Amino acid sequence: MVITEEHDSDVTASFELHVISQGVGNLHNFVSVSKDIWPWVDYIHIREKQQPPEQRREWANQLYQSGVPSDRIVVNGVHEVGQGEGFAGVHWGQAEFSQSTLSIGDLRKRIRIGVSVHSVDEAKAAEEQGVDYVLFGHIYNSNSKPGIKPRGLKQLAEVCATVNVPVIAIGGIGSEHVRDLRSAGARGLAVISHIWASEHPIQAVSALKQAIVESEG
Ligand SMILES: Cc1nc(C(=O)O)sc1CCOP(=O)(O)O
Repeated sequence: MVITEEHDSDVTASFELHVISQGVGNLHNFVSVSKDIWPWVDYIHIREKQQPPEQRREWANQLYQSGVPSDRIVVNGVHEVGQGEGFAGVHWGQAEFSQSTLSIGDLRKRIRIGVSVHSVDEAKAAEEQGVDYVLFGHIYNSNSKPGIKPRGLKQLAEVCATVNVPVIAIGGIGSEHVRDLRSAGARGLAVISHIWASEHPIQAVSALKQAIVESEG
């Protein structure tokens, strides 16, 4: 099956596709690409850790106003818990999660929460706190994580076999990895460079979604 930009963008797949922002320095580009790619994507994360929380919230609002449905938008950061309401959820880095005194159990009644993890133990701790999903990586070499050895498919499989919450794989991922990630037990994948470093981000997303759909079943 060929997924074109005009057609078939509403195909559903049980394997989640997360697209994470990077260097929204060029906000216009981020918003204009996002409003075209969202039909293929389960979640678009506003990461931008170096920016203040209100800035991330502002960008989430701009995505929404440009036509991206609110239930596809995830805002990163512990400070967005209140503000994230009305969007799909919030995502916390490991440091925020392990240092936070907030009770996820209570927050989850109001909002979906995901946490980044880098080991089986971190994944178990996140699950015990009641998070909705974990993001595990980085799986492959990634320019976004220079100088840090990738954790690989074997560790991914260990994490997937240990926790019951969905494990979303991240780090150096492209269309060619979808089947291996699924075989390891991942329930989705997340990408930065594959989209934002591409000269043709819309084609990159549709090809990724096509690989996911073709790997179903
Ligand atoms: C944001 C992020 N978190 C990771 C983790 O391991 O927690 S790896 C990563 C970068 C992923 O970027 P790319 O798709 O460009 O490799």
